[in-house]
Amino acid sequence: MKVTVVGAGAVGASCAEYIAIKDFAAEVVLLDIKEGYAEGKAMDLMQTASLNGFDTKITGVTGDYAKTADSDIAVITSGIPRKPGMTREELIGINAGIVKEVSSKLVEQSPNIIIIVVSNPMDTMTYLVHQTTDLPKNRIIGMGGALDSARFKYRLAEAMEAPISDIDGMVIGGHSDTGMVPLTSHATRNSIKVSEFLSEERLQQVAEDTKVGGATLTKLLGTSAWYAPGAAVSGLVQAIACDQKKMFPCSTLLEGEYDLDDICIGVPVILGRDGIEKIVDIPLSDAEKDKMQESAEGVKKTNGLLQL
Ligand SMILES: NC(=O)c1ccc[n+]([C@@H]2O[C@H](COP(=O)([O-])OP(=O)(O)OC[C@H]3O[C@@H](n4cnc5c(N)ncnc54)[C@H](O)[C@@H]3O)[C@@H](O)[C@H]2O)c1
Ligand SMILES: O=C(O)C[C@H](O)C(=O)O
Repeated sequence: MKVTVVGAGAVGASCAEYIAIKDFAAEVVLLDIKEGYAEGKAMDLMQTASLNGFDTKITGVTGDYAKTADSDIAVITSGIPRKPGMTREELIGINAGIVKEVSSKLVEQSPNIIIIVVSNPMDTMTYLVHQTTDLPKNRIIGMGGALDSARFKYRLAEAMEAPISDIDGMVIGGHSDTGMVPLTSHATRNSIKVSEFLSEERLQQVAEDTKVGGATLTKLLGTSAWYAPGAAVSGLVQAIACDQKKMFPCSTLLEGEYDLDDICIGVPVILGRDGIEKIVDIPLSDAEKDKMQESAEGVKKTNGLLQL
């Protein structure tokens, strides 16, 4: 299994590190445009191999796509992150050009690749990869919901003073400060609905804290987060590489599912060796359906800014 990670910055390097530590991939190629940067990150990571006990071979390259040839999976993290006070949508002007160029170069070298899009605004960048490449829809995956769900579980555990391993929950919808739809009515602690433990008001607070999870970290760090994003991406890569058939909320092209069409947005999917092997249609309450439609309107508005 060969995995390419484009962008050796905060998220790309974290993602490569988690993939290596989990030790399921033979090879990870890190690619960046900054001269020597990916080579340096790869060497530093390889010097953790004997300490962390992995055999994954990590190499770094500057702009040399030939070295990515025959990759099974690529992760696109290239592009600028937001600064405090910005929305993810404001990144579109710079990141759209980068994602377009990177995705076509990846497919040139690896025509059967599965692409996981991370760069923001992620749902729109995932849609852009569809417009740019001829890859079938199961091979283009946007990562956002896996991260947002991890943050939701963190906030639920905090509110209940419970260990995170007790909690299950999922966030669907667009990966934006206003568009996320935390499924509070489906969330559980050891299969008991969380509404049995938390007041409606506290649950609403958990949902709001989840939605601004990325913005909260950006304010604290001065740039956006990387540990949880890197871990979330590595989970998706592992599910595909190891054919796990695991369910994650991912951004995928909808063609009628959830009453939505011609849009990439977060919904539960099954990930296995073919990428997105199934879109899972789960029953939503009327309120959740309305939130999903509202979220989709926001994503479509951002898609409208793409110069296709
Ligand atoms: N979807 C998510 O859940 C999620 C989570 C975290 C970050 N992000 C997004 O991921 C992106 C990267 O964030 P980061 O914190 O790693 O930023 P970063 O600045 O640390 O790293 C980005 C890297 O991309 C490289 N790059 C720029 N243009 C390139 C090109 N054409 N080809 C190859 N490499 C190129 C830069 O040199 C840099 O090293 C941002 O857009 C951020 O908003 C998304
Ligand atoms: O918040 C951001 O801009 C980065 C990322 O989308 C995140 O949710 O951490």
